[in-house]
Amino acid sequence: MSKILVVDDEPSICWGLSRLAESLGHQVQVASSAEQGVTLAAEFHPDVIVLDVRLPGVDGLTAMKLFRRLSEQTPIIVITAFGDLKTAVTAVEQGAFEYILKPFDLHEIRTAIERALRRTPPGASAATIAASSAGVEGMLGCSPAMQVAFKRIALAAASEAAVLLTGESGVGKELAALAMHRHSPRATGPFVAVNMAALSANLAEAELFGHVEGAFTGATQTRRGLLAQANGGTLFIDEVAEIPPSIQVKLLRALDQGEILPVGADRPVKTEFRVVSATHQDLHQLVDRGEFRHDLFYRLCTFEISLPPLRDRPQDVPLLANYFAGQFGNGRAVLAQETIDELLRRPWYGNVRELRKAIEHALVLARSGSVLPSHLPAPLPSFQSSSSPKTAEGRLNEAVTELAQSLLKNPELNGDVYDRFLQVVEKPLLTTALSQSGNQCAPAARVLGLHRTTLKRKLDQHGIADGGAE
Ligand SMILES: Nc1ncnc2c1ncn2[C@@H]1O[C@H](COP(=O)(O)OP(=O)(O)OP(=O)(O)O)[C@@H](O)[C@H]1O
Repeated sequence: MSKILVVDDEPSICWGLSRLAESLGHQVQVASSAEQGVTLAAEFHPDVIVLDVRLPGVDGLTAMKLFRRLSEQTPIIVITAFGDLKTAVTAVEQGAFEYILKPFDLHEIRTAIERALRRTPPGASAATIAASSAGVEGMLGCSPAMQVAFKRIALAAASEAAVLLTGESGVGKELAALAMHRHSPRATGPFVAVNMAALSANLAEAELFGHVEGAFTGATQTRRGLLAQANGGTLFIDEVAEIPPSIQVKLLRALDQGEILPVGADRPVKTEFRVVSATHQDLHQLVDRGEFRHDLFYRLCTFEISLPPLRDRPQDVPLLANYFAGQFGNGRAVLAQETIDELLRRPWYGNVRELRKAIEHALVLARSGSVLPSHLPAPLPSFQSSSSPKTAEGRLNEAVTELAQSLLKNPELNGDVYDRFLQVVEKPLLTTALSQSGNQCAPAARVLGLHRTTLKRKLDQHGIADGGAE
């Protein structure tokens, strides 16, 4: 029997967790504030602490330090309904064993408690990293999908894993890479960013690996490449799918061996960095088609973080719009409710970058006071031409029409077309939502707007396995 301390000011959570822990044969104590929890912990010596973040009086993240003073090793499972990037990063920095978003399902918390109890050696918890002086300002999001992304960013920051950030242009991939660097143990080292789409194949080699004087026409002096400049820090490779094949081989060698050969040099140079890359393309598909080396892909993608398009997280639109209005208007401009309504109607094909520019544009016109819909620029087109749709939505439209035509033509499906249609389109939706939510049912259900039990039933129907906790 183990001892579990639950610290939460919501009686229903305390009750549910107590029943769960007791059903697993553990002894439970509950506290409704951090102060009470610390007093109890001093006498009760819990094996695991389940700690809410938002508490009356001392908040949970501050209380982690007090619990740590009592016992360095006791795993702390942090639970929160208010997951932003700062909370996630702080929880990981303070050595939280697990970080779980409310509402959670009992399976998720049960798995976390069982894992925490199995953990014996010190250091098996999420890595404790030195607190970074840099802030986590600037990356905002209150949607469930962004809270999941923040958690993954915080976990990845504390590790040395090669991270692949995926998502459409303007969703914040570079911002996420920078946040990861600033909160990594390499924060005091350099953050070097390179956009592969901006480099021609000729330039790419010299830019990345450097060159010696006289290596080619115009190489009037020896120059360190970006990989050498990233030594001790983080290399961010944006538009990674654009790396030319000849450079892919050289990059793989550099990552594997920790050294590079500058153009024209006869001796390699040592460099050691953590690599974070980003793409808006489907890199898995490029690997399948043989257009991107699979060995390099595996080297670059130990951990994938997908940032959702802004149109799939409307909750973030008012938050971001007000933030940008504050930034560009120096606090003198206010977005009218009609403007927020208009922003919520737009598809934001250019994502947060487009929203930021739209607010900047509106503030130039409005100057100060109320920002009205008429101050906004026209929305960006979806880049979809009628002859060749390029967006996912455009391609989907075509595919759905084709599928509908074929189902409607099939006499055997008479009266069943709707169900069959849903069966076909539901599965990829559920699979994608689940994988983007770290294979966890609760956050996937939240993003989809389904009840957890409904989602579980649908997953069973489609034979899709959810992985429980991460
Ligand atoms: N969550 C966010 N909170 C605040 N600002 C954001 C957020 N996401 C993106 N931005 C802002 O939107 C702009 C675009 O972000 P960023 O360059 O990181 O996107 P990206 O996905 O790397 O785009 P691309 O693929 O085109 O390089 C930046 O000005 C960034 O600061």
